[in-house]
Amino acid sequence: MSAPLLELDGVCFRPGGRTLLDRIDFTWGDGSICALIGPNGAGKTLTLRIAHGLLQPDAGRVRFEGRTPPRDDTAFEGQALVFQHPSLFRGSVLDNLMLARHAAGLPEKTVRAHALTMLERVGLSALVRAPALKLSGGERQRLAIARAWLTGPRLLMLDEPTASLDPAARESIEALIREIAASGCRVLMTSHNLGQVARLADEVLFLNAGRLLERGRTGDFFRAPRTVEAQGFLQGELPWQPEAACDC
Ligand SMILES: Nc1ncnc2c1ncn2[C@@H]1O[C@H](COP(=O)(O)OP(=O)(O)OP(=O)(O)O)[C@@H](O)[C@H]1O
Repeated sequence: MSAPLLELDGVCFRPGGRTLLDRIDFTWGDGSICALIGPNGAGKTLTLRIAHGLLQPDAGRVRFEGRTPPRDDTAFEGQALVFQHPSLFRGSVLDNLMLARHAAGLPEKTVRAHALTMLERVGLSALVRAPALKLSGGERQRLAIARAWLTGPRLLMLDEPTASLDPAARESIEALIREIAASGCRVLMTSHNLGQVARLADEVLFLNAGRLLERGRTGDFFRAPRTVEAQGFLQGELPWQPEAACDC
């Protein structure tokens, strides 16, 4: 039997004795898109960084496809992480994509062909030569996701991929996330947009004050959160209507 995609086993993070993540246990099941949600400061980004291998837990263990991180603070091969505010390089949209692929040591021509195909896929073909730093928020996010996807990850982690985007840009990122998942790459994402979580995720992880309090199918979680913390969290997001947003 093959190893689970991702396992967090008793993961704790306690810099300077302050407990920020407290015994996180999680084994990826059969979901395609998993959403990590919780209030500000709950530890969502930290969890992604630790799962990616960029930070070492103070206790516990992370495994990706059965492997521990290659060495201290080095990301797992086969994963990609897109930060909430991805940094792009000066240069064109195409330059930004090609840099990602060059790292894989492929010939220039192949890299270019892959990058152009990817730009087409994410709807940025018209902006191939545009300066990356002049892109709109939604375009920047699409480029950052494209750059990560181009590396061929089996797990793509997205930290707040649509924060501060307008509804049209948000919708185009959601469509892209669906396409990535449909291509077979699993997605672990954080989001404060609960409607988005209901639309996209198969599974929800609810983190509060560094503890993983709930885990469940998305529809079950929204219909009947078990902990008072999750109930309170959902009630704090009242403008969102679960029946309208969730068909899961
Ligand atoms: N490398 C680090 N070293 C020490 N403390 C950190 C580190 N990274 C984050 N923190 C602290 O850990 C806590 C959780 O941060 P994190 O960014 O994971 O929260 P979050 O759930 O992603 O919040 P938000 O929804 O606001 O983005 C915060 O108090 C933050 O200041």
